[in-house]
Amino acid sequence: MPYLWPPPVITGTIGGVIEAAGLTKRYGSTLAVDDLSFHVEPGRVTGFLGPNGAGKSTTMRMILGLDNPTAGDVRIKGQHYRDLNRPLRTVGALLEAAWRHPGRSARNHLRWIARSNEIPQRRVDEVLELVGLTSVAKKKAGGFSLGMLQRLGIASALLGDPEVLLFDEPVNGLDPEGIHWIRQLMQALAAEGRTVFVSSHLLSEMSQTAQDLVVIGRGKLIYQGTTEDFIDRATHQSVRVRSPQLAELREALTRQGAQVDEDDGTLTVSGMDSDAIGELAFATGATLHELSPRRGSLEEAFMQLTGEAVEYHAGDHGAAPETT
Ligand SMILES: Nc1ncnc2c1ncn2[C@@H]1O[C@H](COP(=O)(O)OP(=O)(O)OP(=O)(O)O)[C@@H](O)[C@H]1O
Repeated sequence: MPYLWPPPVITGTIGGVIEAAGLTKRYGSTLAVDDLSFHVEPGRVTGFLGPNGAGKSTTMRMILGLDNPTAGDVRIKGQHYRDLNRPLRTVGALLEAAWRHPGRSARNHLRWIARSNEIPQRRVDEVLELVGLTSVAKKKAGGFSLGMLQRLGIASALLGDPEVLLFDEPVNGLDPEGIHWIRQLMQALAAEGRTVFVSSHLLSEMSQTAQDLVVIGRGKLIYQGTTEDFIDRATHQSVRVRSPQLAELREALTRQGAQVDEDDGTLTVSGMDSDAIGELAFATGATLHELSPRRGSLEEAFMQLTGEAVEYHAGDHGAAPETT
């Protein structure tokens, strides 16, 4: 594998590889990050989820020592970023695709970073290959599309073969093929034992990419845990039921304490699972034409949980969060 240089040393860690404790950032009257504590584990993709303005980029910048916390602390493998011995070999980050040297070729850009970080030049061609930019390595990056710039940004993040990778909104502006590629890459990096922390406001994207989530709303922690638990806990499960004996079935379900909504010949039942509904239908003598459990989406879970957070902090900040 080209990006196994040098072989990653995955040391056992107590707690997370990234640990934030009481992390707080205030810009004037804006509390961008508010007493945030979370941990990020190795070998998994952890999604950092929150609506626009929730404080994700500010948190990322504090992890990377680009901004100082007003209070609290964040460490990588027990150290502050600024104290890491060779930071690019420990942490690789993609913060934005803004290109500041339009006249420089992709290869020369990476060579420059490699040289200033004592990374062997051969690694430049390895990462170019890895991100699929070999054929355009000599072209000036000023003419690159957003997707190509994202790939170049990822190439520089991977240059030092770091154990920890931070990606801030990596799929922004990418086409479906680019999104698929980044998703696969993040999962492959995590499967190698690396720590992958990726922010997004695209909730459905995260549900397909991340095993774990750190969810924030208005700078505060809303949830930390697995993506699966987040959806299970926060979403309302229901079962869609169709039957020629709809009225009888509806009555039986209500008698058992289920909540039943009827719309266009279909029942939406909550408070009872599909096994119980099937058995009740059988006992009632109702034929079933459909019995389909419906799991809530990550969007629903997010709305429910951030909705509460927004209500609770309604006086602190401005507009309601966007949820795309
Ligand atoms: N340098 C700054 N000066 C003043 N306010 C800032 C600064 N950086 C961020 N903020 C404010 O802090 C809050 C959090 O912003 P941040 O960019 O961290 O959120 P985000 O979750 O990354 O959102 P987005 O997805 O839109 O980038 C916002 O209200 C933002 O306006």
